Amino acid sequence: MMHFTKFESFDLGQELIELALAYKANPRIDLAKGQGKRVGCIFLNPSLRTRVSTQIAAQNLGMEPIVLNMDKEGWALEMNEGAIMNKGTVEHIKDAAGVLGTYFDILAIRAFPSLTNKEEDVTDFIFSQFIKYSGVPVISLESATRHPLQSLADQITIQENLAGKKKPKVVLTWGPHIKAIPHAVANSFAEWTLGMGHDLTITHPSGYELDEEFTKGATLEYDQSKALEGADFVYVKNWSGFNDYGKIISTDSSWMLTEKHLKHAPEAKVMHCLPVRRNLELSDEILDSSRSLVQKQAENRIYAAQAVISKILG
Ligand SMILES: NCCC[C@H](NC(=O)CCC(=O)O)C(=O)O
Ligand SMILES: NC(=O)OP(=O)(O)O
Repeated sequence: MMHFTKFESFDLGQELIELALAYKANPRIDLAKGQGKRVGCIFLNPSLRTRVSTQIAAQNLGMEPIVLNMDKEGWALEMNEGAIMNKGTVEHIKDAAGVLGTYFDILAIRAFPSLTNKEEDVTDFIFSQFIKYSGVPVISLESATRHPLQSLADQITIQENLAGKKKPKVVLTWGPHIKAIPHAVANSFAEWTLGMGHDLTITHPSGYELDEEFTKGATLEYDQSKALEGADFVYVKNWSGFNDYGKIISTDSSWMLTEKHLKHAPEAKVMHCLPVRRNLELSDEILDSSRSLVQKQAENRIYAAQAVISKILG
């Protein structure tokens, strides 16, 4: 495995889940593996979990992580080939990524979408510039299209909470928000859940259809209460329009999950990647109940990152 940017196969998914669970049971068992190596964690956007869990994961493998908050501490990057840089940008991505490639054994990058330029976002333009010019293995810390470390942590969490079920019913439900939010978490969750062979139902108000590249094989059910019937896992997430790109199409507060929504899903465990806006996206009632897996998902981010870094180290 050279880069870690997306779901690749059931076998690799299962291998990473098992490795992550082994690290969770014994976090420092491979302390010698990364000795003398450095991982650079480059953030073009804010983060709590990804920033800290990736550093802990690297340290558990004996590596030295260095974080650069490029959005606040780096030079303004130029992305366009052949640009005459006589405006706001100070350094070209090809120079910056090239330098970072000489400093680090592995680069980990967070680059959110603009939500205004669909073509650039769907091709992961900024993220792929780092891959192109750094010349070292790159881990996605959330790109415009995907958040694979989150999804791996989510699959670990599902596996740990299967309670004997062979084919759990997993539901991805849209939740309201006040801002235009990226598709990456929803895309990746669908991609990994389907890839790992689970039954996935997606529910959202009309107009919020996701890119079919990620949802092919899922059941689309516009009636949220029908979708939630008999669910074992309910993943709550907001996203903005994909067809009407980056737009807020609905803010319908009746979509916010409460106990009432789960009256026909007594066993359902509820998931969210965090950060979550309480009582907008998801109710206190659910988040503070025993249904909630959100803290477990966040904890598993460490072992997801550790498994991925370890696999890249070889
Ligand atoms: N890394 C996990 C989620 C990141 C991002 N959330 C946000 O932008 C929340 C912003 C806010 O609530 O103002 C998202 O949903 O894709
Ligand atoms: N879930 C997640 O990626 O959180 P952060 O944005 O805080 O890293």
